[in-house]
Amino acid sequence: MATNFKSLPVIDISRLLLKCDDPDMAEDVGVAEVVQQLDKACRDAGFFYVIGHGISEDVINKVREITREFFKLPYEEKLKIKMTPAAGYRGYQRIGENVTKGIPDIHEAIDCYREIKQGKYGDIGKVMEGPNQWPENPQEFKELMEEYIKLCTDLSRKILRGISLALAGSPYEFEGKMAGDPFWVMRLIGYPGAEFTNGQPENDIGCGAHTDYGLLTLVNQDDDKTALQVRNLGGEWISAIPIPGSFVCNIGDMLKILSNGVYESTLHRVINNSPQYRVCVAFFYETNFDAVVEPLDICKQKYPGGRGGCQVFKRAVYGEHLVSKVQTNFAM
Ligand SMILES: N=C(N)NCCCC[C@H](N)C(=O)O
Ligand SMILES: O=C(O)CCC(=O)C(=O)O
Ligand SMILES: [Fe+2]
Repeated sequence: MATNFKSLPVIDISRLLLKCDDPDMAEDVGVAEVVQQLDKACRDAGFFYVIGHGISEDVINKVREITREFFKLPYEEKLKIKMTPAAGYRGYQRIGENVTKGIPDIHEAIDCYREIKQGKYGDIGKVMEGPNQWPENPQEFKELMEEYIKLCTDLSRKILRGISLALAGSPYEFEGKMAGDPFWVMRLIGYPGAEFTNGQPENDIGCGAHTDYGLLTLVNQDDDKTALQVRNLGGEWISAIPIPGSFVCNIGDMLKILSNGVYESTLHRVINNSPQYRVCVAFFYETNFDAVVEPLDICKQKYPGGRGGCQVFKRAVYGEHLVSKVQTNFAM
């Protein structure tokens, strides 16, 4: 349930990070202030910027630059890591291959997923099995991305401790059997620059309106192009104007269910109006692959049906949700 927000809040989480591993974190005044800001942002917009997160701007920028270099390679070179169903939907997809609500998206991407050991999740996991496909060029690609994945995983877990405190009063609702063995997804995305006719950009849809699937997304976007748009309650599209060194952070479908609709997985889309190629690296922190996700008891009691209705949000198995999305995204 979003509001008519006109901009996205900026949250400095440094005081949360300081106390995150302290069992008494809930009593800390600094933590409490961050938790209150997270709660408000998750209710009002489902989107916020995170600063003071401790990941160096240098690493954040390098990850985008090496991604840009990959997309500059000749098409044949990129096809060496082509995404196919047989490769567990991991690898490179050309412009227009990803589909949102039936319409091809004007972006190219490399999709990576946490590795799934053969047979680990039985039939549901089967379609996503396979090793990630990393390019040989640029060199250091894999090493840098693996380091980045570690940093993002750790940061997401910490932000979720704050969100857990906000929702349930305990920091650990998104650990253990819910997300103690978290799945993750990373999409390295490139959006071609807009073509102009009579001075007007063509407005190609880089990525159609969608919600994200899991718990929390960390978006690392180019500093000099405004393209990501977030829909408010009135249906207006609000731009996520880049803030260098920050992550744009948003709520996914699993956190919407867990919160019983108090937190929204907000619709968003991408339109690159700039003449320049835009790069974005989106990291999706998810529940355990086989987690059965349903509203937390406390959210059922405190907010029956979110902030209005009387219905309780339906349960979902995360892995099934992901697989159904992936299979419709790549109707090949
Ligand atoms: N793993 C995530 N969240 N990927 C987001 C991709 C969004 C577009 C996709 N075609 C869709 O329709 O969902
Ligand atoms: O490019 C962006 O800024 C966001 C991409 C996105 O929303 C996604 O891949 O889920
Ligand atoms: Fe998204």
